[in-house]
Amino acid sequence: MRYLSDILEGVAFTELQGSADVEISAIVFDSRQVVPGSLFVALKGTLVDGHDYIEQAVKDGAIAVICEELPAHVTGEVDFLMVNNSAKALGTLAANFYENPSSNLKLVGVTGTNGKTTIATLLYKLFRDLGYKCGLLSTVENQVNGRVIPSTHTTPDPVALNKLLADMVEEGCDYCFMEVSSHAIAQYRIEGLKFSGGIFSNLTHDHLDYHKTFDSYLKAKKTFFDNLPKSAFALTNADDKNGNVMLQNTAAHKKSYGLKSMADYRARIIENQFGGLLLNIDNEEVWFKLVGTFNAYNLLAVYAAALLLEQDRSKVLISLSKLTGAEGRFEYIVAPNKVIGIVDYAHTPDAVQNVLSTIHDIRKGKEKVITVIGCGGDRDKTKRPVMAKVASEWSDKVILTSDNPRTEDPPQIIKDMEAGIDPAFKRHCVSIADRREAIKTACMFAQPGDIILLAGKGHEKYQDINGVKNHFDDMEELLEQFKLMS
Ligand SMILES: CC(=O)N[C@H]1[C@@H](OP(=O)(O)OP(=O)(O)OC[C@H]2O[C@@H](n3ccc(=O)[nH]c3=O)[C@H](O)[C@@H]2O)O[C@H](CO)[C@@H](O)[C@@H]1O[C@H](C)C(=O)N[C@@H](C)C(=O)N[C@H](CCC(=O)O)C(=O)O
Ligand SMILES: Nc1ncnc2c1ncn2[C@@H]1O[C@H](COP(=O)(O)OP(=O)(O)OP(=O)(O)O)[C@@H](O)[C@H]1O
Ligand SMILES: N[C@H](CCC[C@H](N)C(=O)O)C(=O)O
Ligand SMILES: [Mg+2]
Repeated sequence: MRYLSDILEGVAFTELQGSADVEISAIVFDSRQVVPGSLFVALKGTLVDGHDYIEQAVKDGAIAVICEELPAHVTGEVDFLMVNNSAKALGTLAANFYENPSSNLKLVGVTGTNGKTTIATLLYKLFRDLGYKCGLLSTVENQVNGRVIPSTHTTPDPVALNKLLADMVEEGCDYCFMEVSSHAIAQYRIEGLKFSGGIFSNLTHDHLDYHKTFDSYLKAKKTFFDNLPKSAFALTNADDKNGNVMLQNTAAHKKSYGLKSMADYRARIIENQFGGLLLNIDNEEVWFKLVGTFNAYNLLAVYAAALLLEQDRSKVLISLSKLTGAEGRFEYIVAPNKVIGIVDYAHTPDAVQNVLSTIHDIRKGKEKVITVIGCGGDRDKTKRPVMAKVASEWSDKVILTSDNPRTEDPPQIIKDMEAGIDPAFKRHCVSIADRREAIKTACMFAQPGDIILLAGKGHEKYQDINGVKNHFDDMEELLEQFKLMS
């Protein structure tokens, strides 16, 4: 139990009604989660305004409220704290409530359009292998030194986030590696956290439904670096067009990595094949298990961050060379008849292009590439035609299908995708809304040696249709079909 007055440090409030001398049992920002003794934080959302639920929250037992506007009438003895930005206040309050766990860990955040999960997961695996106790916050799962806690978001809400960090401190963790999504930055989910380092992977098209323009998407990512403390490192991708922009206004220690440009940490690809990558990394040749140019960037970012965290260079390289990537990222299996199936989480135009160009680079001859791909419903519509265009131009056959239609009509999402395909490539594209049927068809088309790419769902174990998450697993489907091939 904490007193409201104990958790106000750093909260810029404009008015306090009450004494703040009340015991808080929990911090809640959804009235439906209120328990007696809660502090209710009213947030203005994209669908509704949390301020409209203050009265309900108080009825259900909230004893203090943080808000931007006072409600017209509320009955009951409640403390009110007025702030200019409730979401920002929530971050600080949550950190204070859990006794600022990020100050008792070395916390490293990874941001960028693609590669966050891969980089954060590799860092987590690497530092555990080097003998440290660690935590991980990622799209696939959260982990407290080996204990798995399912994740609901790429970056959890501030209360869940600080609770997880507090669990890590309790377990004696030295490090936490976390993904920092652009939504999380814009919604102040990371407010009040103390970072030891920040890593930027790349910036390409995604989430324009939420950020509206590429420029405001870029600004959201940059804010993360703008707010890093002087004691932290800020590591950027020198080969990305916006890599240097990210570090323009940071107080942190600036460092860079790159395969092409001048950078503090450099690598060169010597071999890139299904078996893995041979890199010349800071003048040493090392084989890694991960595949593809994009993973050369991820590995280099991890290597650089580990050195910035003062780890021994050769121990880092030995350990990194043994590691596999994150679940559902370029995972492949081979059928008895030698058809290769790859499950990958590519869900942006750039990721689709990267994964397909990697397949082209590493295939041995003229094996055909068959891509099964869909686009998420209730998400950025403008990436749909571009993803389909890229898939059609880089594959011998494309099956357009569904990927979490959510509340949208699957055939309509597919139509949005079809609109991006050049007439010259239409011939080798078919549309099958049922993802299971689409995968089955791809397997029927495939000849020995051909490569099937199932894009977009990666580790996901569901298909979200109208708010219901029906069990669906691309790898499971592929294994099922491959059993039938001989
Ligand atoms: C677009 C978006 O980010 N939405 C998030 C946002 O919801 P919202 O603003 O729409 O909330 P709202 O429904 O309008 O409600 C406003 C407020 O009123 C409250 N409320 C609402 C109803 C009620 O009865 N009582 C009540 O108190 C709500 O709890 C909320 O505090 O705030 C909610 C609470 O924090 C989040 O759960 C929700 O995430 C939704 C589920 C989501 O899908 N987010 C995705 C897009 C997301 O965040 N993705 C990123 C990264 C993706 C990537 O990896 O590339 C992530 O970090 O996972
Ligand atoms: N460094 C990279 N550059 C470009 N594409 C990448 C990179 N790393 C991975 N990818 C591609 O992007 C997909 C998603 O990778 P990953 O899950 O690591 O990214 P993420 O940033 O965590 O995505 P999300 O925004 O969904 O959390 C991979 O399956 C792969 O196709
Ligand atoms: N974290 C990303 C993942 C998208 C994955 C894809 N399977 C989809 O549902 O669109 C998002 O929420 O935009
Ligand atoms: Mg991720």
